[in-house]
Amino acid sequence: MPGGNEPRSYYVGMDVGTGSVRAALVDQRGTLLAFADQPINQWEPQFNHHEQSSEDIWAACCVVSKKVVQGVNLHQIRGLGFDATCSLVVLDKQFRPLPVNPEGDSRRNIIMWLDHRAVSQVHRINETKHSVLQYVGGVMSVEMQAPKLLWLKENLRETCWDKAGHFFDLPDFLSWKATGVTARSLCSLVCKWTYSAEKGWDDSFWKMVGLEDLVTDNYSKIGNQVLPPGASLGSGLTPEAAKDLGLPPGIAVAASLIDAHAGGLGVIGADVKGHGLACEGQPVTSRLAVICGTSSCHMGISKNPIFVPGVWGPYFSAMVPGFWLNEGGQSVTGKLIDHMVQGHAAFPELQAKATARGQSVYAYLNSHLDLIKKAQPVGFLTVDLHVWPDFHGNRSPLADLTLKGMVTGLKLSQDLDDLAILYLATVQAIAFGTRLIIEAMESAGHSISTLFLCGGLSKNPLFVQMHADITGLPVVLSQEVESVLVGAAVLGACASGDFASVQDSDGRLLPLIWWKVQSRLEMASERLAVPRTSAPVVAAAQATALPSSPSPGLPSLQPHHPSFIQVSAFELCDLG
Ligand SMILES: Nc1ncnc2c1ncn2[C@@H]1O[C@H](COP(=O)(O)OP(=O)(O)O)[C@@H](O)[C@H]1O
Ligand SMILES: O=C(CO)[C@H](O)[C@H](O)COP(=O)(O)O
Repeated sequence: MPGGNEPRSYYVGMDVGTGSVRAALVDQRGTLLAFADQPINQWEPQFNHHEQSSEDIWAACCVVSKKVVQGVNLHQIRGLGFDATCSLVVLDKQFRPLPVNPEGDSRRNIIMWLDHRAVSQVHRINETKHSVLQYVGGVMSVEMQAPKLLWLKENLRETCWDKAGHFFDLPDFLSWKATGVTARSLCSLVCKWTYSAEKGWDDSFWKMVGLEDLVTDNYSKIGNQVLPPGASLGSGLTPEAAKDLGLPPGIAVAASLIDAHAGGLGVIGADVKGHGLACEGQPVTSRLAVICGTSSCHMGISKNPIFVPGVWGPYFSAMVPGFWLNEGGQSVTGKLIDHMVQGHAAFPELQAKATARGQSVYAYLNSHLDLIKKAQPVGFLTVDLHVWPDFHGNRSPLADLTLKGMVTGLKLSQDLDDLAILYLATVQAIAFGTRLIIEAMESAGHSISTLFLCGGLSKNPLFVQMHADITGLPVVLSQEVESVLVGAAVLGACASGDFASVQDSDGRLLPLIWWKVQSRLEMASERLAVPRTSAPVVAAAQATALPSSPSPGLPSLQPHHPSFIQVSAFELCDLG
């Protein structure tokens, strides 16, 4: 492992979320030196149809990559890793974008992960009760790839299905675009495509659901070469991709991870010694990583497979090698908060006041709640207003895409106080959803004592505090707020050969080894710098008592004493 006085090596991590592409430059000690982001386009041509463009996403990758390596000696860049949302990218036999819409707009060649067009297809797939469904929580989600493929075959046969040469999960599209290698990551195929790490593809599933043509082709269109995340691809970065990204040709490029899995890898093994947390000294299987962005993903690992009804998995080696993964999820969380806030009559007033104060609307709302709560705990502000958060169906644990959202307790007034309270009730409802997922995982055999949050929503202190209050579990945040990007950079570091794998021989995860030796944080440029805490912060435990259950079907809560802890740095952690 490099270190000490050796010349610096750099790795580039690239994270493609739903709303933007982010890149980071990380050195061999795990220090995040530069960060850049760039928004990406989304189209919603019909209700429940969500599309993107692979060319637009690649162009955004090129912008952020060039920004983070500005001023750096390119010869010291040794590896590149990608993570991304699991949207479906469609290319023709010459690798050109193919339209996934009846309008024939070939810019829009991605069916996004949150697209719910394939409802009839997923019902029929679930009616087969095929044994592969056991490994996705018992019920396949409309957000997975098989129903979307069937939709394309049944609805766009001539314009798309017959012409298609390659169906990629977005993380695998990116690694192909960078290297020309069509090998898929074990992570994406296992989690979204029914591939088994132990048994490979199951021909009988694809034949039973009406996609036998994929089998006849020996899976060449969806992947017949599968590599573990972090494995080096082909001859590395092609000259063409190198020119696009502003990186040196030939540097190592890794097999990718899904975004939630990169975040999970980045945070799950943190050493929290000294904070008196229940998980100190317990195996890593007592932790739940929650990656909260547009959606929230709840990643729990185990040594043996655990079958949790309505929770995806168990997936072998899909996040931490050698461990089984269960992935709970809420399809819209950040998107739901934005929807509720932006759709409210008082939003223009909120925006004007937040801008005048130089704050984000969330920071403004949080301080407004502090003002109006007076002496009572903030949670009591929603005694009469409750939200059911399944505006886009329920991913886990109810696994019911037909569910809808609900608000009860509305009044005729629509002022800023009402908006702030609705925002709070939405955040609480999302936290109750996390609690339901944890309860389902525990009923099936998981034992979870601590939450590790990352993603855009973890920058919102109210969201973090409500998760601690409502689950009754302590929440740990890493000092490095861009934990998902650290996970992506880990992949590049592994592919470069500088580190043998994402784990060392004792099973310790690379981010932990990095942070053990990290002594200080540096920034390449103030302009690109990500704000972070400069010192460890251990917030006082807040005994925020909550009103009774805000949503039908949820148990009522007793007051409890949760804690919210921010650790300063990661250290070595025994995964055993
Ligand atoms: N500084 C912030 N404070 C509060 N909430 C934030 C902040 N930044 C982002 N968010 C929330 O996080 C969500 C986006 O998270 P992000 O991880 O960027 O999403 P994605 O990976 O899906 O593109 C937004 O919908 C917003 O609600
Ligand atoms: O299904 C997924 C992970 O398994 C999606 O990639 C995820 O839910 C979307 O991620 P984000 O909210 O970060 O955009």
